[in-house]
Amino acid sequence: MKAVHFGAGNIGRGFIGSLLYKSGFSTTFVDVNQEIVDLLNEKQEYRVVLAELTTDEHVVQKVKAVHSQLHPEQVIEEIVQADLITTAVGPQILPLISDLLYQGLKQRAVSNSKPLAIISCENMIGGSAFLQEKVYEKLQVGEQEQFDRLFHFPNAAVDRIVPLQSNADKLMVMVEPFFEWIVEGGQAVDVIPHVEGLQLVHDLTPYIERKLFTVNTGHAIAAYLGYKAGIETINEAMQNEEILAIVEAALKESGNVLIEKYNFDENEHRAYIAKIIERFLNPYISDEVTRVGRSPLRKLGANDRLISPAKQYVELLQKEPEHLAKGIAAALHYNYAEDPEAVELQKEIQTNGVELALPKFTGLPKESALVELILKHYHV
Ligand SMILES: NC(=O)C1=CN([C@@H]2O[C@H](COP(=O)(O)OP(=O)(O)OC[C@H]3O[C@@H](n4cnc5c(N)ncnc54)[C@H](O)[C@@H]3O)[C@@H](O)[C@H]2O)C=CC1
Ligand SMILES: O=P(O)(O)OC[C@H]1O[C@](O)(CO)[C@@H](O)[C@@H]1O
Repeated sequence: MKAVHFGAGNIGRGFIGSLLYKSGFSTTFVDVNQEIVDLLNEKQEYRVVLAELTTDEHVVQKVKAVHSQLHPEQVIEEIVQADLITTAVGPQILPLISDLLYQGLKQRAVSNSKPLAIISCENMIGGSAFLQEKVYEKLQVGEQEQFDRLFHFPNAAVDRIVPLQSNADKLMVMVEPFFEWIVEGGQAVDVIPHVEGLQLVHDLTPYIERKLFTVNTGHAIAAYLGYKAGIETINEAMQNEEILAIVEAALKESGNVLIEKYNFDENEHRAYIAKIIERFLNPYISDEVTRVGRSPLRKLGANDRLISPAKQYVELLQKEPEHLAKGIAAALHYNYAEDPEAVELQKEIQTNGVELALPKFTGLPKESALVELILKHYHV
């Protein structure tokens, strides 16, 4: 079995590539990082180390890589022969890979009639559907029927904390032991090959919202409050009593939305939150607040981890999400100079004021109780 995976980064190598290897796949990574591409082709294997007391490790083999800008024709050839395509490049990169993916799928349709699943493993709702939309924008007259028949883009939720790596061995990835990869089977259920650890579900929505509005909401709030307090890592941030209390209370708020919306068992959800807090406190992981807080404009988006649960809290529970609002206010203060989105956010705030920047980036109505609440905490 052959897999093509776009993005040989932390999640690509440390999570998806590892499970693909365990499931018997040979994987071709597609990336634009020359050093990683060269190393993968030279070594044809890499180590994945678990961040825990025993630092258990395993070697991922049967891997190679292609630089997509230098050798697009090789990527197309790999797509023609693939049994599965996956991505972990970041939501903002999906439009950039869509043209090459389109070229590969178009070429594949000429000689290979085997249906194929393309699964985006990004932190976003509807990642594969978004990639499909970008690929479909390239379709020429008469191609859609064939693409609809042959290619499926099932949405997925992926959960594993893989921090930035600074290992002497540049291919090695240190990952937390926990992982979860959930894919919406739908019409693609028979097209998705067996992958160890990949869980198929009928409806992904509760799973992706549970993950995004718990792991990612809590993580982002810890990152922004930590950054504001001059703290460098998530682990240290979570040891700060005030930050821990806000993260826990914010997750109780987002949890109440999820329990109300999906009828989750309250005790089970509390246990899920507790497990996540424990993961944030993993002493064997040093995860920088600037990684977890990266791209604040994306994270302040209407459907993302901060605004969406806060909005739903107001709509569904008719109450004020006091602690989610504190997290959002901290995000508005995020001014890390090496993050282009943080620079843009601060520029907008300085130029037009936070009162206009907040509705602009979040889509929240300017005259709303939620905006007022966030601004109250912003100005504290
Ligand atoms: N790191 C983590 O703990 C988790 C990350 N994710 C998601 O996984 C995705 C990737 O995140 P990371 O692995 O952390 O980032 P990363 O930066 O380590 O990896 C991204 C990779 O994509 C490559 N890339 C960039 N442009 C490309 C292009 N045009 N074509 C092919 N490859 C390209 C980069 O060179 C890099 O190797 C993101 O959507 C993130 O939200 C999801 C769950 C956990
Ligand atoms: O990858 P993003 O969406 O920028 O956000 C970082 C988040 O993703 C993760 O890497 C994994 O879910 C978390 O560590 C963190 O909440």
